[in-house]
Amino acid sequence: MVDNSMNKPVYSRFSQVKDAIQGVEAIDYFFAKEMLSALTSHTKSQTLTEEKAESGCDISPEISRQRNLYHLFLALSASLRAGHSCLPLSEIADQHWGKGFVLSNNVNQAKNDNQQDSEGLTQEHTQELSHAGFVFAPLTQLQAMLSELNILASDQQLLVLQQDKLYLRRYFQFESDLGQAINVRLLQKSQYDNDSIRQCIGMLFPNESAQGEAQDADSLEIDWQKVAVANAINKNFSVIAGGPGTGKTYTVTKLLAALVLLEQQSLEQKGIEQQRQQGTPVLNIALVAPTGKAAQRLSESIVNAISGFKDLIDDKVLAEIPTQAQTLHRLLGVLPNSPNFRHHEDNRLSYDIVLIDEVSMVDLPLMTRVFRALKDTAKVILLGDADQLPSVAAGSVLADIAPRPHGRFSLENEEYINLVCQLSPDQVSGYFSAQSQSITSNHNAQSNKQSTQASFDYLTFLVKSRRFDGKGGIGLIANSVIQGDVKSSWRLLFDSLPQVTQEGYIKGGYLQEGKNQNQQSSQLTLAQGDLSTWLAPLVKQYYQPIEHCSNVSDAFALLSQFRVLCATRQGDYGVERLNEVIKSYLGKNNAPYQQTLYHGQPIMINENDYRLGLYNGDIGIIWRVVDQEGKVHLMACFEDTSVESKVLESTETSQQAIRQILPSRLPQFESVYAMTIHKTQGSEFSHVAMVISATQSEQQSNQQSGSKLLSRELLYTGITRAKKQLTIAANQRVWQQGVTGQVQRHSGLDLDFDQV
Ligand SMILES: Nc1ncnc2c1ncn2[C@@H]1O[C@H](COP(=O)(O)OP(=O)(O)OP(=O)(O)O)[C@@H](O)[C@H]1O
Repeated sequence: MVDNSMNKPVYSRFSQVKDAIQGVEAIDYFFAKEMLSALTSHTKSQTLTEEKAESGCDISPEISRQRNLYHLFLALSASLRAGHSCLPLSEIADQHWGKGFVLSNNVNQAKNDNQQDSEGLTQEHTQELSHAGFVFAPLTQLQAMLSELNILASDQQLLVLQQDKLYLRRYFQFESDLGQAINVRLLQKSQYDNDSIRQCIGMLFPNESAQGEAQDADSLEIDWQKVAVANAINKNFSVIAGGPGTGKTYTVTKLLAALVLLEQQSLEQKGIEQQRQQGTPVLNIALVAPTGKAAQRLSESIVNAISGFKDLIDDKVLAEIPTQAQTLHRLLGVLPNSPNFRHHEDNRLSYDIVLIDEVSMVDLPLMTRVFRALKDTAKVILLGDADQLPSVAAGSVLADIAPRPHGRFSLENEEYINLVCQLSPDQVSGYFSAQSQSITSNHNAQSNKQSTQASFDYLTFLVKSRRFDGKGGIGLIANSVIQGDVKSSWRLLFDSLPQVTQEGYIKGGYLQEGKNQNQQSSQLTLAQGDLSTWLAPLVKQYYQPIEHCSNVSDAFALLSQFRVLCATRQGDYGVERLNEVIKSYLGKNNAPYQQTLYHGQPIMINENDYRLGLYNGDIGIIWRVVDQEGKVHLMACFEDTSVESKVLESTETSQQAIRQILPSRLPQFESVYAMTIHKTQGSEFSHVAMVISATQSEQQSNQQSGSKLLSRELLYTGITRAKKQLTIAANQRVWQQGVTGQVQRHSGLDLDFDQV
């Protein structure tokens, strides 16, 4: 119960808040308490004494004000935890915050429920604290209360109110620094002339219809890979966005080749090419990704792309493209036991070009730190899939800068693209006009005000997947999920049941080849019924052979074939239980809930250990190793591409170096037969089994608590981790809940879209 004492504006114990308001954590409670006392202690309370409490309740205006402020701070803290960078006051003004919904949940459905809830209560027009929660004051009053605090007055203050968005100063600073660093680059002009660029593009895309995207009817014959290269060459900031396998890495490798070639030509023209020391690259290029796994995949894709361009591009150019990607943390230089990095605004990196892959995973603070550490002239190229889940920590940088639908190019940029890509004058403009017409006529389209009004010259979307041809089940279901199409996505899934009885349950046979009638269901399988029916055969096929591999590199190769992905950690279908279930199928759960290690056990690190160079999300395998004295030890083995790592094993099947670490030295870890969808971002597997089921009681309790964990972005991210086979365990109700949910993150990243 809430403290109803009239002279106490806030709760006196965390348990009281928890009882009254949904989704609040202890950290929010303490944050709000501290903020209130820090910010109101030196504010004149008399200013509000004339004000009437709108509720007509017998509480003083000052107490009402403090309660509003207290709940604002509570909501701000909850918002940051949910990944928003700020709290828009319009989202909470006049709203009831109570037990029935989670105010700052970042899944959009919550807002609708929230509005419904609020209607009844705002009619009562009470600002009183009650056992049902709290009703915030109207927007103008909230703004007035915050202005009273003079929070904008000093750089020392912890809060910032920007328009109607309330920020912690730290996050405001991150957002404005990032916006400024991007805007500086948007204004920088290309140093290469259009003629040289046109020749270069002609060389890289010699046969449009055979090489590019010309066959794609949806893109009106435009080769968007070619446009992406042309578009990024003359800008110091660019984003190439696209779904899985749309050729982002393939395209960016051509882009890097183009930049190297143009730079070589430019040096030759200036007569200084000969003076260049042998081995010194013309451009200092960094390839970066947010996780070790993503960096490894980027390196592999670049190597593949380069080897495919041998006949097209001069060796002298290809030799200058780096093939070794690093993590963002390594780029910035981790300082042991410090939250800061070695490189920052006062100790900048010397790179001329920085390419960052998998940008959807990069949070606002880290992205800002990268820009702060770069020289102002460094060219930044971002790659990613804006439909995926946003970063775990605050911000939604990629979704903010690459919103769908694509806004159009400025006329100046269109002319430039037409010229250097040798397109007819109406090709690009025709495409954008057709797109905007289909957006206006499609009421379901997620209309983004910003994207329909501004020019997005720095942004190119790749639209055609090279991995999924659009007819295969994985590609189809990924598309229908991200479009929020419950009916067709469920039909695709339901049609993939191998054998169905009248009750809708399978009769088994998940892994039998040739059971399915068409191509889409041969990629896709709906798993319903008992776990042992469908999961046990998959465990037998993929996980059981791991411990029998002749070396740990082969074991890693096998482990990367398959993964069970869950929406949650807890619950009957959460990571923790499924890991135990899988161990029991493997006969390894003799001592459940104990950290008993065994040969062939896959593990995932759950916290960063900078000293050991192990990071949250790193995957290892416990492996039996014989030492020089012939003694057998269990060691934790990790794949590592870094030069500093100690190479302990290298086989012909994999060039990967393997690091061995004593299990007793490991930071917190757990088994990783099953992992959350969040943690798989940046990784891919041949076969994915995605479990988004929930028991009936879990569904009920989720509904009661207003938990909206499932979203189309979560499902899409899980689906697109699968390269060849996708098994989905779901029932219709949970599926519907997921496909209709949409992640929403509040932020205020401000780019000068029309300044290019
Ligand atoms: N224009 C093209 N012509 C021929 N092959 C292509 C073309 N574009 C891409 N590919 C091939 O398609 C595959 C996927 O390309 P790529 O790895 O660049 O996609 P991506 O968007 O980076 O994928 P991911 O989602 O894994 O990051 C690669 O094998 C690549 O060689």
